[in-house]
Formats: sequence, C-alpha cells, structure tokens
Amino acid sequence: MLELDQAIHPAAAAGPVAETPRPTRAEAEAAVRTLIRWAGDEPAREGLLATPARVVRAYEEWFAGYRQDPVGLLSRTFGEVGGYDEPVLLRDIPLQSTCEHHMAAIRGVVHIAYLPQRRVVGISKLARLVEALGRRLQIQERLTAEIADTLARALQPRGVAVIVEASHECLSSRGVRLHGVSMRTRRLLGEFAREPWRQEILAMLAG
Ligand SMILES: Nc1nc2c(ncn2[C@@H]2O[C@H](COP(=O)(O)OP(=O)(O)OP(=O)(O)O)[C@@H](O)[C@H]2O)c(=O)[nH]1
Ligand SMILES: [Zn+2]
Repeated sequence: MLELDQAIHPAAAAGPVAETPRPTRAEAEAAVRTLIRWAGDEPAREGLLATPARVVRAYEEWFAGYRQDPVGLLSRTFGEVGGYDEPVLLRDIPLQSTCEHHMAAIRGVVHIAYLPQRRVVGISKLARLVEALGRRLQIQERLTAEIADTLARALQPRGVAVIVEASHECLSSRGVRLHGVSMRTRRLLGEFAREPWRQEILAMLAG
C-alpha cells in the first residue's frame, strides 16, 4: 500500500480549481463573438446569431468534468466479492478530451485494470471516472496519471494499470498535419508495476 500512496499525485483527487471567478454566460458568449471575428466572419449575420449561445452550451458539456469529483464517483464500493482477488479489467472505454495547448479534441480509448483488495467498484464508475477527468483541459500524460492515481486513492487496490491510446486533433488538423498518428501512455502502480504481474497485466490490457 505504501507504494500506491506514494505514487498518488496530490492534485489527482481534487482536480484543478479555477483561481479567478467564473465569467458570466454573457461574457463567455461575447468571447465567442470575438473569436468569430478573429476567424474572419461576421457574428451579426443570421447564421451566426445563435452560435455563441450554442458554443457556450457545448462548452458546458465538453468541460463538465470541472464540476465532478473523481474520487466521489468511486465512493460506492462492494465488499461481497466471494474472495475474488484477480484483476478487474475494462478495455476500450471511450475517451473524449480537449488538449490544453490548442483546445483541440483528443479522441481515443482507455484500458483500466486494478487488483482488488477486498472491495470492488461498479464498472460503470470506471467509465464515469474517464469521463470526469477527460472533460477537462488535459495533456494525455496527466490524464493517464490522474485516472490511475484517483483509482489508487479511492479503492486502495493492490495494483492499478491504465493505458490511454488517443489521437490529437491538434496534430492532424493543424501544425504538422499528421494523420493516423496516435499517442499511447500508461501508468502502472503497486503490484502491477513489478513482476510477476507487470508483464501479465500489460498482455491482458493489450488484449
Ligand atoms: N506531451 C504532450 N504534448 C501534447 C499533447 N497535446 C498536444 N501536445 C503538444 O504540445 C506542443 C505544444 O507546443 P508549442 O510549440 O508550444 O505549440 P505549437 O507552436 O502550436 O506547436 P506545433 O503543434 O508543433 O505547431 C505540441 O508539440 C503538441 O503536439 C499531449 O497530450 N501531450
Ligand atoms: Zn494540442
């Protein structure tokens, strides 16, 4: 357990907190109008009139994770597991996130495994965790670490493994315009970080 605790990133449980007051909806819509003008169009034309309100509503969905408590999502656990002490593994959890450098989409999948210590969590909560941490401004490395560290903190399992495979729109739609490139990151904690589990869990997660 010591290793798991030591590996926990202090920010993982709390998540980022805005230090300045949240702007009003009207201010956010005005910012969208500015970006439309920056793009070269006219926010007053008919087709764009309702766009700032739509974009602000879309932001509420894309960034809903700031209003969720990742550790709280995992608070309901089940102890009647019949002595089950093998890995629990969920593959291909859809990931939707936004890169914090360009605010462009990140799309991919997350594979999660943990080695329970007495208690398990409902599997839907693993997907909810990915959603809560994904729907924030992220870099893939931190997202990967936060998923693993939150699981470690909430479940106190014997091991955690997280793999994220994602493509970054900032890489394909602009800049170097690389298509078909994906990024793979992973974090192994506790017993999964060392043999004999390490090789086995990586093989299991690879499918
Ligand atoms: N490590 C990491 N880098 C990322 C991620 N998402 C985007 N990036 C990179 O963040 C970097 C930002 O680099 P900058 O040089 O500041 O920005 P830029 O001039 O727009 O860079 P280019 O994309 O190369 O045009 C780029 O290399 C992106 O590819 C991520 O999740 N992890
Ligand atoms: Zn980017």
